[in-house]
Amino acid sequence: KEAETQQKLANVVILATGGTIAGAGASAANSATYQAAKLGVDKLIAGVPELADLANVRGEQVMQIASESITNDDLLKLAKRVAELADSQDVDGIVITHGTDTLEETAYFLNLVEKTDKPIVVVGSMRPGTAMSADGMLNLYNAVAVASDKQSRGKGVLVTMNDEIQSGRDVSKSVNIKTEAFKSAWGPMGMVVEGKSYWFRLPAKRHTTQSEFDIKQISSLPQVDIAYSYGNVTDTAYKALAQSGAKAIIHAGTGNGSVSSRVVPALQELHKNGVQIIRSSHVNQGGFVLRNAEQPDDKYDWVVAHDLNPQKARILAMVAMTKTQDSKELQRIFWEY
Ligand SMILES: NC(=O)C[C@H](N)C(=O)O
Repeated sequence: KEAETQQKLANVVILATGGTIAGAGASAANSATYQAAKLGVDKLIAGVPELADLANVRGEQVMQIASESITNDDLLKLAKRVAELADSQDVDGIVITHGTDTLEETAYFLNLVEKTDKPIVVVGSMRPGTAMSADGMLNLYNAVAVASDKQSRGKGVLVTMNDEIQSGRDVSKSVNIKTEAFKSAWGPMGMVVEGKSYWFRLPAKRHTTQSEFDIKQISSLPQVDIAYSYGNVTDTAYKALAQSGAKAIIHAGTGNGSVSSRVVPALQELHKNGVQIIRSSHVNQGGFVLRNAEQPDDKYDWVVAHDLNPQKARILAMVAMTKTQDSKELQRIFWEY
C-alpha cells in the first residue's frame, strides 16, 4: 500500500542554498536577530514531516549562504544543477530554498534560462525556524505542494511566500520585517491553501521553454552593475563602475527612470565607449520606464528596463549580453521578457 502511494506521488527535489529559511537564532524571541544559512537540507525536510504526504521528497545542499552574498558563479552553478534535474525522468518538480534578499533575482534568472515546463519553485522565509511564528515550514510545505502539482507546469519559475504563488519574474521583496514581504506590481498568480493550489493569472512575458536563452549554453555572465540615483547625485559611481569593467550600467533612477543633468554627460560618454546604459527606476511599488519619456533614448541610444526593477534589469541585461551587444536587440529583449 505504501509503495502504491509513493508511486502516485510526484518526485520533488529540494535544492537548498541557505538563507533565513535555514537560519537559527539564540531564542524563540529572535525573529530578526539570528544567523542565516545554518541548517542543512535534511533538517529542513525533517522539520516538515507532512511533506511526505505531498511528494516523494529528497534534498541536495547546493550551497549554504545568506543570499546577499550570492555571486554570478553561484547563480550559474545552481541553474546548471536545476537544468540537470529538470532533464531527469524521475524528477517532476524542483524546489529551491533561498534567502529572501536576492530571491527575486535568482527566480528571474532561472525563469529566463531553464528550458523546461516542469515546476521550479523558489521559496524562503522571513523568520528563522527557531523563532515563534516561523514562516519557513508552511512556505516550504506550500512550495512542495506547488512543485508537485501538474497545473504548475509551463507557468514559468514560481515563488511561494505567505500563501501566495507569485511569478518569479514579477515578484520583489517589498518589506523586510513582515512575513508578507513579497509583492508583485501585477498581483500574485494564485494562492496555495492546505496543500492545494488555486490559479488566477498566467504570465504574459516569455519564459523557460519560450525563452531564447539556455543555461546549457551559458558558461559565464558579463559584468553588469547598478548605480543609484537621488538628489545631489554625481557621476562618480557610474564612472567608477565603468572603470571597473561594467559592460552595462543599470541606472536605478528616480521616478520614471529620470537622469540628473549632472549625470547625463557622463552616461553619453560611457555609451560612446561601449557601455550599455539601461534606465530603470527605484520607486517602491514598481517602476514603469518608457522610451523617450524623461530622456531622449533614441538619440542617446540608451535602453529602458520598462517595469523591471534595477536588480531584475541587471539579471536580464547579463543574460541578454551573453548573446548580443546591440542596443536595439537589448531593447527588444527588455520588451519581451
Ligand atoms: N530573510 C532572509 O532570507 C534574509 C537573509 N539575509 C538572506 O537573504 O539570506
